Amino acid sequence: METELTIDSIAAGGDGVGRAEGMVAFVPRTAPGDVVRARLQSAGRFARGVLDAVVSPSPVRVAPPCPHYERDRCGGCQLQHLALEAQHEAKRRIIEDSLSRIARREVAVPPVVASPREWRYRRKLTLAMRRRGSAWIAGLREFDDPDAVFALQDCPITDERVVAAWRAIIDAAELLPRDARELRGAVRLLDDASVAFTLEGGERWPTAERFFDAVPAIAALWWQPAGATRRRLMLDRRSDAAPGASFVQVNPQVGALLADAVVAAAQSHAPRTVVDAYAGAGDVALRLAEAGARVVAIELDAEASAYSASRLPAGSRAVAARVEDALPEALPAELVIVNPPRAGLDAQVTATLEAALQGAGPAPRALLYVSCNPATLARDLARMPSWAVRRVQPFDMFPQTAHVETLVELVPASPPPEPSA
Ligand SMILES: C[S@@+](CC[C@H](N)C(=O)[O-])C[C@H]1O[C@@H](n2cnc3c(N)ncnc32)[C@H](O)[C@@H]1O
Repeated sequence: METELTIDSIAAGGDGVGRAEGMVAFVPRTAPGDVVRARLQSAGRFARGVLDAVVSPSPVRVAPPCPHYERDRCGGCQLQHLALEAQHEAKRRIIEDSLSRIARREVAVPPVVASPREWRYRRKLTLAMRRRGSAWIAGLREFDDPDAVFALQDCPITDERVVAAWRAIIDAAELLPRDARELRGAVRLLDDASVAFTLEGGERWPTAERFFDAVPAIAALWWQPAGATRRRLMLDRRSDAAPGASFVQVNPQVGALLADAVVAAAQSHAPRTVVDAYAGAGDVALRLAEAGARVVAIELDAEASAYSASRLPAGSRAVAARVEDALPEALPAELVIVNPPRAGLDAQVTATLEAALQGAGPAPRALLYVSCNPATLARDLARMPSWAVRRVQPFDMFPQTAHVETLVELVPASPPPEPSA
């Protein structure tokens, strides 16, 4: 059904939200304040909409600078059509709404910490690769058809050196595994001149060495063959052992601001013992250990955990394991940090953190939760009623997209809540 509606807000995921025909309608690529004509497909009280026309544009609507955004319906960004201040406000409200609706916590969320760079901030870009005849294309998926991949010419939120490395990779594509029609690749900036490239897919790659030689910007090449469980380091021109294929914050400037905020919040509790769960390569763990705390850094990725272990001073340790399994043994600690992937905390982890305030042993003084997904953050806080929110600080780690990073400082609720009947 085609209808006219006014967009009121932005939902998690980036769709504009309005009301029409008694339904809450979600329409991608719309801005709060837009009056639009959209085709709605109803699903009970909700509807998905396809934007047909902007009847009257919102004052916060801007022309998206990236040609792929409209022409190719690129699914990489969701908010390029919003002025940056409106993106910030949308993200702040997404967090506030998630905390209120899902976690039942009424918290006044402050403005997001802005990214020093609005464009060219990404130091890592993962693309789908498809064979087209004898050539390869590398690109992103369309937002309304995730099976469709278009050939990326440029990505203006990504560092130019990463984009240049991708062009060189496509130029050398005849040296990719011949037995694959689809691959996935991730280019990650290591320093001014070099990148790490991780390729997923293919079963045989006899030309890997020739490919490595053909793209001098690649300093480290990793390959995860189809169906293989482990990454295999193929070739490395570096002497440094820093993991090239493990997790890295995509926006280094905001990553540094966030790490400073986590360390400052941790130190405000003067902890002598810390558990850093989902620790990655251990940068925060190392800073707290160097400041005198005894830190247990738990991380599943073997390379990242080994790197963490190689840097932590005596008295601190890295545990290469799932947080679900290792957290009970790592406690008690005076401070716990959790920084999980988008899926949030496993129910076993929230149960352990909740029980840490109920048990006979010494309880942590604070819990710092770093989240890249407000919905799973709110779900996890709902599972931990004994922890009270003291402070929330969002960071605009991913300008032009609907993603947002949030630091939440929690302290034991006092008095403890009544057990529910
Ligand atoms: C969002 S990253 C945070 C990394 C690090 N704290 C940082 O700021 O750079 C999440 C990390 O959790 C790790 N991870 C994912 N699932 C895990 C699990 N179940 N147990 C332990 N680590 C896990 C990933 O390998 C990744 O390094």
